[in-house]
Amino acid sequence: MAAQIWGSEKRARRRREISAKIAQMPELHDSKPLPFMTREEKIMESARKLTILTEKMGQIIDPTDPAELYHLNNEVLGLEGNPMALHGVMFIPALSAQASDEQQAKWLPRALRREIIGTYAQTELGHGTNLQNLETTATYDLATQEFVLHTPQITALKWWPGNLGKSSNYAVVVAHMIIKAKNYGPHPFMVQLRDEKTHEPLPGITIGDIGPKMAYNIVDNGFLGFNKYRIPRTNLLMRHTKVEADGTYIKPPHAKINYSAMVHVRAYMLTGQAIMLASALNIATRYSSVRRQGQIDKSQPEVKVLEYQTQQHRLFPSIARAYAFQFAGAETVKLYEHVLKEMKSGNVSLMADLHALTSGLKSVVTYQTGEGIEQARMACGGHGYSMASYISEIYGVAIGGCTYEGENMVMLLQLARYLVKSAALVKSGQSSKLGPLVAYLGVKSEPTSLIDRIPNSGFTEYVKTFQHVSKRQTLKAADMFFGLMEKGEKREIAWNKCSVELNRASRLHTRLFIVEAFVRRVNEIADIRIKEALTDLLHLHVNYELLDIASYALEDGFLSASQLDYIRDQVYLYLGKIRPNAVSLLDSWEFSDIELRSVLGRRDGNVYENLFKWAKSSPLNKTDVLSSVTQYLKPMMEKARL
Ligand SMILES: CCCCC/C=C\C/C=C\C/C=C\CC/C=C/C(=O)SCCNC(=O)CCNC(=O)[C@H](O)C(C)(C)COP(=O)(O)OP(=O)(O)OC[C@H]1O[C@@H](n2cnc3c(N)ncnc32)[C@H](O)[C@@H]1OP(=O)(O)O
Ligand SMILES: Cc1cc2nc3c(=O)[nH]c(=O)nc-3n(C[C@H](O)[C@H](O)[C@H](O)COP(=O)(O)OP(=O)(O)OC[C@H]3O[C@@H](n4cnc5c(N)ncnc54)[C@H](O)[C@@H]3O)c2cc1C
Repeated sequence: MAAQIWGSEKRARRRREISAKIAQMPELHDSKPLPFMTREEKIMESARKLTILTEKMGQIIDPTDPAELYHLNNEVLGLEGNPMALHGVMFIPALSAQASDEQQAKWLPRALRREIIGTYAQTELGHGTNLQNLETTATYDLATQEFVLHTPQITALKWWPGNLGKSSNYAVVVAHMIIKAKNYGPHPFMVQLRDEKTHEPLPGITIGDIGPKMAYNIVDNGFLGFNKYRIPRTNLLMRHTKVEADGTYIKPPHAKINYSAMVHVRAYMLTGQAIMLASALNIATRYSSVRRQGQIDKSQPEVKVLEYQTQQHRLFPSIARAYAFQFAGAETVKLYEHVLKEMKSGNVSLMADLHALTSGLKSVVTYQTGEGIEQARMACGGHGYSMASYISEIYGVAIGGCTYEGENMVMLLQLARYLVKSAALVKSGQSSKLGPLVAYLGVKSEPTSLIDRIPNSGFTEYVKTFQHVSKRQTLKAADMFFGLMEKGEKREIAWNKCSVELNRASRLHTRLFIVEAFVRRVNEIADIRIKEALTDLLHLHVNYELLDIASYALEDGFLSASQLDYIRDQVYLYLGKIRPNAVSLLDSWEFSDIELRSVLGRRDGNVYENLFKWAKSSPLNKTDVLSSVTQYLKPMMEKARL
């Protein structure tokens, strides 16, 4: 199963080998539980481990393999981030995709050797979503052949970029490029922020940390202002766009090609989210098979809480989602790598499809991951609320994904633009022009679902039902939009008035893609036992998801009330079937105790003893009487007694 999850037997084996090596290297372990550290201590601890890793990485992993790097990162540095998180996630990808060969030769080897630390600085205090209204400017000075970066007002301060505040000395900065008074829109520039020897901010740069966040606090998300700060013309990233010495602008082959670093993260973060969801579920499911509370049959001893159907219903559909996200994420990464290769050689024809797909996926996957992790926390009762479970940190980090790389509603609306264009093709009889991801929009569907009528139909009838609801909602939302315009409404106003319906279409389309990716993967599996276990999970997935969106299929009679009862019964049937495999389905992800950082989720199940040990190690328990008591509470009580 681990081979299915991680892509191949070799990958699964390598992960095990890496975890085993790390287990033998105490210098790479947290020196004490992260929840007991202050933010400064955590940042220091992370930097300590990061530098050891830089020295010893070659002994542990193949540093050129991103999957091995990612695993090493999760084990040693953990999900709260590290001082170089953005360096790998966005700075290097931005340079790789957007810098010319010459620029790459100059900067990439230095970045890869970690001679310099970089980040991606785009969002500002006043604008994150609407890139056209970013306010930082890069004005070309023809006389000196330099760009002058400037922050005209407080809202133009860069705000949020990870590791910008304290760790990075370089950044890819996105600024509006102005040449001879003409604004060419946002473009990426390579900018040195700090002196390479002293790490002091360079003159003209104002920089710092934006303060503590809900989670992810090892990362120093930062602010950055420029006061007429000059950089050479050749620091504009020039793979696709060029500015010649005389100010001549050579436009890129696609208007949005400079957005590729965002698409990179949107594609890669899906499996990251799957991992976080599976981690939280691993903790909750293990704990649920240790925790005994109450009886189902009063004549019997107390049961493991995992025996309760409500507990299974809370956890198992999310286990199915974690697998579904991992499989859909793996497909998306493959597609992304393909499109990136094409883009580098000038073929930009697949960019719109990739953008639409990743926009929908990042929104649905992050939202459902958040839901699943929060349910996992509640499934652990009181102990889930303790930082000893570590679920709250996983939750905080995961839901950051609902916001970063494009706020979810906004990204769903990006997919909706693509769906509406596709609907227009269907309506004008040009269905043959639909891309493969939306081809179903042009296919006539049956009048009713045959879900409970064709035995052994595999998942075909389910897929057809998802296709039906997605198609119907897309055409309905598009009709609403076109109808408003026909009535004379301006395009943007009409769009806003339909946007809830449009986003519903985007979610349904994306959920269909996720179901299909899961079906595709299960169909490929040769090993009978693995196929059987995953088929059960897939049954739960399709039935649970369909129940969740049933209103769309009920309202036009595609599904009947009796079919809904059938689907519900299937959910209960598969909850029971999955129960014996539940812990194994999560243990198969092979998270080590070091990586999980959870007292509740320990592999050995020795929860209570370790919870007590953990509590005793709380800094508050270093003394029996706190100074807050001697200074304030004790005098208060004494005064009251007089
Ligand atoms: C290697 C391992 C990696 C592992 C990673 C795993 C896990 C990650 C873990 C942690 C992550 C750590 C840190 C997170 C770091 C976070 C970083 C950031 O958040 S960076 C900032 C991100 N910001 C955004 O995402 C901003 C969102 N806004 C936008 O994207 C755009 O403004 C928006 C909304 C798309 C609109 O753009 P705009 O230029 O104004 O568009 P127009 O209205 O002019 O045009 C829209 C048309 O453009 C098409 N479009 C838009 N984007 C793209 C694209 N990327 N590709 C192709 N086409 C695009 C769009 O479809 C419209 O086309 P039509 O007009 O409909 O034809
Ligand atoms: C943990 C974290 C890490 C980050 N890291 C980085 C980084 O490394 N580099 C970087 O540059 N940035 C980073 N960001 C910033 C992030 O990319 C932005 O916060 C994000 O893109 C959302 O933009 P915003 O904050 O402007 O939200 P807003 O756009 O202000 O969103 C507020 C509300 O307005 C709604 N809204 C906005 N526009 C529309 C619209 N057109 N239609 C409908 N609704 C709309 C949204 O749906 C939302 O409900 C990070 C953010 C976080 C939380």
